[in-house]
Amino acid sequence: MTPGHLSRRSLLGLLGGGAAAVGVGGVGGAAVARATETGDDDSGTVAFHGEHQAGITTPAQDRLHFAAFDVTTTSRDELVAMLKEWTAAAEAMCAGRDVGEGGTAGGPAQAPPSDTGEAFGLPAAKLTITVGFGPSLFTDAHGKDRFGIAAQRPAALADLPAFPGDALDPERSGGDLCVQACADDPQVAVHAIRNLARIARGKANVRWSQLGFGRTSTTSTSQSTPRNLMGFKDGTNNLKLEDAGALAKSVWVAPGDGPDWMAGGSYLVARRIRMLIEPWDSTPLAEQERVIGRTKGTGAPIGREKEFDALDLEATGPDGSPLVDEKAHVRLAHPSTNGGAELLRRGYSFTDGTDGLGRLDAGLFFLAYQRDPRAQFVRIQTSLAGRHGDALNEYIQHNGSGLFACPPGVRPGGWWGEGLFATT
Ligand SMILES: C=CC1=C(C)c2cc3[nH]c(cc4nc(cc5[nH]c(cc1n2)c(C)c5CCC(=O)O)C(CCC(=O)O)=C4C)c(C)c3C=C
Ligand SMILES: [Fe+2]
Repeated sequence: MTPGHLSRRSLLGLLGGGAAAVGVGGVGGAAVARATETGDDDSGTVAFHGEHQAGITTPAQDRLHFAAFDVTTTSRDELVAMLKEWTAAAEAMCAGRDVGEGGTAGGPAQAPPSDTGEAFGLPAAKLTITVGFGPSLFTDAHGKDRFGIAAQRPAALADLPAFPGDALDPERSGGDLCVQACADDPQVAVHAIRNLARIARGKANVRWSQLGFGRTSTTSTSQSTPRNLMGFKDGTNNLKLEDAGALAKSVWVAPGDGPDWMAGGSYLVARRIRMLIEPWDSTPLAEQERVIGRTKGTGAPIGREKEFDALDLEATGPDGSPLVDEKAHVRLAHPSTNGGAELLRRGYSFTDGTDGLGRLDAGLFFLAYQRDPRAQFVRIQTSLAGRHGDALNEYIQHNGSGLFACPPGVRPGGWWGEGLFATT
């Protein structure tokens, strides 16, 4: 095995064992696929290449660093070159290798290292890096075709409408590009975004970003359901990677759905949803359960015993009133209330300190993948939003938002956006 094929951790072992003489100039060289057929292996790597991008149905890792970028270059060639460089760097980082030829400490002493170094010695930690293109990459605010790709903008990538109750901060919304980095180690996720931002310098700037912890969803039946910051199990009735039929119906863009370059891709809706933690913490248990429509302890639907017992929205109590309240979150978000619409939720909790008035700035960074946001997120959020909608609205506030078209997976030797830019 050549040094270029070594992961950060095995290389550190070699160096520590007095093997520094192997030289590290080749670290971060050609990609080595170390994945099994499941896309996941016991060395902590998730396959970078594949039909779909990793980080969508991949069992949700523990940590998130999400960033939205504004593209500052007006040169299509520079943008394409950056996307190629991003792809090579991401491929290396997801395999647990340093970015670039010299990596952390193997390059010339006179130049900045090609990798920032804080993940040197750490395993890949199941890192996945998922990229998306925002509506504003295709056309600017005046409708101008920025990079000759306006005709390739999918109809499904229509700007999200304003929903009643939205309090969106423009500085936490939008973006020409997004990168979702997920890993089981926060330092690995942060390292990924930092190195991509570094590569982007002069071509794109981070517009806004969000750190997340404690995944608030399961995307596989192999995972147990976590709890969100309201203390409720979150992700029980989520789509799961084991249900290929449901993914084909509701997550993956099919050929013929829109422009060819999006086939096999998915649309991502990101919403920063602040929880009004202090009022919530003063709310009686029965009221909290009425608001969500599930019991807090087991996560079972109200009136049932176990978490995965079916949610029966017709069931009534002894007094004839519905067991699951008319305004309960799970009723209004349920497919039967929304023409069958479903989402693959993949969100994370966040806490960003306090707001200056002693209140926690904490909540749910909601991430959801879908085949068509117009028929899915917009449909469901229309049911939930506003004073007359979801009972949960008294305790939450949406203050950031983004919509991105995530292209299909990258083939070996390919790059993010190849289908979009190479065909136009
Ligand atoms: C527009 C989509 C959704 C937003 C926004 C949203 C915000 C949000 N949700 C919770 C907590 C829970 N959500 C649960 C279920 C659930 N939520 C959505 C959609 C949105 N949630 C769906 C489609 C579902 C599934 C409904 C069903 O089919 O039963 C649950 C119950 C457990 C579960 O099934 O996951 C909880 C708890 C919060 C706190 C929140 C905003 C901060
Ligand atoms: Fe929800």
